[in-house]
Amino acid sequence: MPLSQRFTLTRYLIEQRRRFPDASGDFNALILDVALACKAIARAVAFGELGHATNQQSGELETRKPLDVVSNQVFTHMNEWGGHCAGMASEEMEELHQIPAQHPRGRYLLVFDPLDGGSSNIEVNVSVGSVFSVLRAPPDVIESGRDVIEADFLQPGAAQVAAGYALYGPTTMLVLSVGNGVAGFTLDPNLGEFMLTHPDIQVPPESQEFAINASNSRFWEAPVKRYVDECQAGKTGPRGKDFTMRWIASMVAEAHRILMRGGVFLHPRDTRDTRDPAAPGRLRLLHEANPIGFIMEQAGGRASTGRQPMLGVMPTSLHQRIGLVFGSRCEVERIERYHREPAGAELESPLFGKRSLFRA
Ligand SMILES: O=P(O)(O)OC[C@H]1O[C@](O)(COP(=O)(O)O)[C@@H](O)[C@@H]1O
Ligand SMILES: [Mg+2]
Ligand SMILES: [Mg+2]
Repeated sequence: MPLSQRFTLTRYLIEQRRRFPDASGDFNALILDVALACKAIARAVAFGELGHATNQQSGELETRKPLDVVSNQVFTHMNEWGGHCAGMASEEMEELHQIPAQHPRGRYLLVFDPLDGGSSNIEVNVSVGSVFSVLRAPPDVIESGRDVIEADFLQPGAAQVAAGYALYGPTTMLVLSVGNGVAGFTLDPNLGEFMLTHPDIQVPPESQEFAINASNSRFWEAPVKRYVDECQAGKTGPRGKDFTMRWIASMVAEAHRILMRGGVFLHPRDTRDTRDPAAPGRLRLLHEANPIGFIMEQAGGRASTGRQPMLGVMPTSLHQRIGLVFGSRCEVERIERYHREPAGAELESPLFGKRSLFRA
C-alpha cells in the first residue's frame, strides 16, 4: 500500500475525534505524547546491553539505570509538560506523580505500567511492553488545578476514556482503544511513525489455548483447577478437544497473542491470597488489569476477576492487586460460571463429571 494511503496514528486520532465535534484536541495530544514515550522506550529496549552511557570526560561506561526505571522516567517526562495531564500514577512509584508547578495541568489522569514483564523477561530478551490507561480528572481538579490525590484515581475500569499498550517485540506495536473498538499500529522504523496495520481487532470468541503459571497449581482455587483439568483432559475429557498451553510471563505479550488468535489468560486469585486479603492476586487493578480489560472488551473479548467483570470493580487503593482472567469471551464466561457453581459441581459431562456414570 502506498505511504499516502496509510493511516498514521495521528490521522487515526483525527478521524476518531470527528465523533466529538466539541473536543479540544487535548485528548489526542495526550495519546501522541504517550506514543512518543513508547517510541523512546522501544529504542532503549532495542539497545539492550549496548545501552551503556559513556561518560564524556572519562570515556568510561557509566552504570546503567535499570530499564524499568528509565521507562518510568520517560513516561513521566513525556507527559508532564503538554498541558493535557492533571496527574499520573505509575506501577513503579508508590506515590502519585504531580505535574510540576511551572507546567499547565490538563483534564486527564494517566495511569501506567511503564515496563510490563520487565522484571522477568528483559534479561532473557523476551518481549516486554508498556500498559496505559486514561481517566478523566474530577471536575474540581480541572477547575482548581489542585494536586491530584489517590481518591481521584479510584475509578472503575468502565470509566476509562482510553487504554492501550505498546509491545516491544520483533516489531514494536501500539494497540489502542479510544472506546470505539481496538486498533493496532506497527512502528515503521524508517519513519519513526506508528502506522495503522490492524484496523479492527476482534478476539475470536472461542479458542483452544490457555495461559497460566502452572507452578502455582497447588494454590489454585477449585474453579480454576477444574477449568485447567478439563483443558488438559483434551479430546477424551469433557471439553472434547485438545488444548495447547503458553506462558510468556509478560502480560502484554500474552494479551497481544490472545487479541491476534484467541485464548485465555489466567493470573487468578489463589489460596495464598485468600489467606492474606491484602494480596488478592498478583497483577495491579489500575495499572494492568483495567487497561487490558478495556482493550479485551472493546475487541469483543472479556475480562473478569473470575467472580465479576473486571471493569465493574470499584478500586479501593492505588496499588490494589487482583485476580485477572481475560481473553476469548466463551472461555472467560465458562470460568466465571465455574466460580458461581458450588464446589465439586463438575457435571459438565454425564460421562466424565465427578458425580457421573464413571465415578461414584
Ligand atoms: O511470576 P509470574 O506468575 O510468572 O507472573 C508473571 C506476570 O508478572 C508480570 O510480569 C508483572 O508485571 P511487571 O513485570 O510489570 O512486574 C506480568 O507481565 C506477568 O503476567
Ligand atoms: Mg506489569
Ligand atoms: Mg512493570
